[in-house]
Amino acid sequence: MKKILYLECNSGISGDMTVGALLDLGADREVLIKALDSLNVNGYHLHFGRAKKCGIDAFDFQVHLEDEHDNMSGHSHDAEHSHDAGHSHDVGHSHSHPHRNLQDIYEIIDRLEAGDHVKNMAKRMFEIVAEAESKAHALPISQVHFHEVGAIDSIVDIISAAVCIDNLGVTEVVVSPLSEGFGNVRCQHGVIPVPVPATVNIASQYGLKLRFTDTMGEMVTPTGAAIAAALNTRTNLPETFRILKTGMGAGKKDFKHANVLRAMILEVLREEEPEETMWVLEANIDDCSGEMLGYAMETLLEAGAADVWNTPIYMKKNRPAYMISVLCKQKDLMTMEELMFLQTTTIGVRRYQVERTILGREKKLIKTEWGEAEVKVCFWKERTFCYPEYESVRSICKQTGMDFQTVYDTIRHTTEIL
Ligand SMILES: O=C([S-])c1cc(C(=O)S)c[n+]([C@@H]2O[C@H](COP(=O)(O)O)[C@@H](O)[C@H]2O)c1
Ligand code: NI
Repeated sequence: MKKILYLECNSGISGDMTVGALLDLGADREVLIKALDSLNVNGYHLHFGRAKKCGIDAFDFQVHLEDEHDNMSGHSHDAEHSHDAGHSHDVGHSHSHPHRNLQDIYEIIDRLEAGDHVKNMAKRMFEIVAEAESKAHALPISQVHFHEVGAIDSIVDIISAAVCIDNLGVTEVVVSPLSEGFGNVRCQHGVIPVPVPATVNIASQYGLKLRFTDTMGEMVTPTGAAIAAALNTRTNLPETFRILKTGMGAGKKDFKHANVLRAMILEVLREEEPEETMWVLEANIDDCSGEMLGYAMETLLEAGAADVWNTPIYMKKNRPAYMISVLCKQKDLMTMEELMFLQTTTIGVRRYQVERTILGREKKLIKTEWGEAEVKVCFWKERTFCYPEYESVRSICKQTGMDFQTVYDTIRHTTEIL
């Protein structure tokens, strides 16, 4: 069963709203606390509480910074604790914090006790902010020194988002258009227009849709936009779905509408089969060796061809020859044509467009009696097909001496997905 995380950003998106929504969806708080402890970062504590936004109950995740002179380790406690959970910090203006660059942040992330994919996800989010900052201030990425985002709360927000996403086990994420307000906002740089330049850069670079509203104030922060850009794996919701869970993450500001980020876990019931326009490039070749054709196929596939095949033919003057065919995306057309001229002896290439329908698919790991194996799960109408990946079958056969058919059939009929 395919599960999709849907982020409904009708009141924009920020780091703390995202973490709140994911915790409300059921991400494990203890796992998060343990992961954050492994960073060994001092000077903050966490608040896990509830807030009412226009009467709507939402998870309120807050990172409270402690005084610079207070060198306590990061710790967490519940909102019921006597500490005042209701206030929020004006991040980045009233007190100073270290200005870290991307490398410093990567070093902190490397201390995280979590899988590499969680660390890479968090690094990707920071990299997206760094690119956007670099563009906004016309500075090379190496010289971008984070201000707000270098503060502990942003590090905690981004890493928490990555840990919670991993904990929820979602593989695909759809992000709705991001509603944004208008006016100006005061930050470390001074008073800047909403949407702030870093947010605009992220939205334009990663194709996030912004929806402007008549609400005064900033609803999409650069951190929120970077999280959305890094997580967004598909553009559309499935044709029909069932909502398995909903989570609400509270924003810190109050607007005339409920300042919440709503997250949903959706079970796909019916998936539209995407239609794509592809290209086929072809050449009939009678003077190319088998070795050369083999190498051409290898380089074309490495350069992004969707498929390459050679068909034995008889061509003009009754010559035995081969037709080489290359299937590729429009964006790869020129690269493929150049490789055909460079890596074969052809002096002409035909090309035509083809339409294709492809099934939605996901790669999954299956637990077998011989260890893990990779499978492709494909979705067609109400049916699901599971196809073992050749390399997994091959390596199990080599390790165990079993025959291909037995291993293939066993993987195909194993239901336990990791
Ligand atoms: O680098 C960062 S995060 C940043 C860049 C900009 C620019 O547009 S340039 C603006 N800000 C403002 O700081 C606060 C906090 O942002 P977070 O993403 O850290 O929550 C917010 O008002 C941003 O607009 C930050
Ligand atoms: Ni600050």
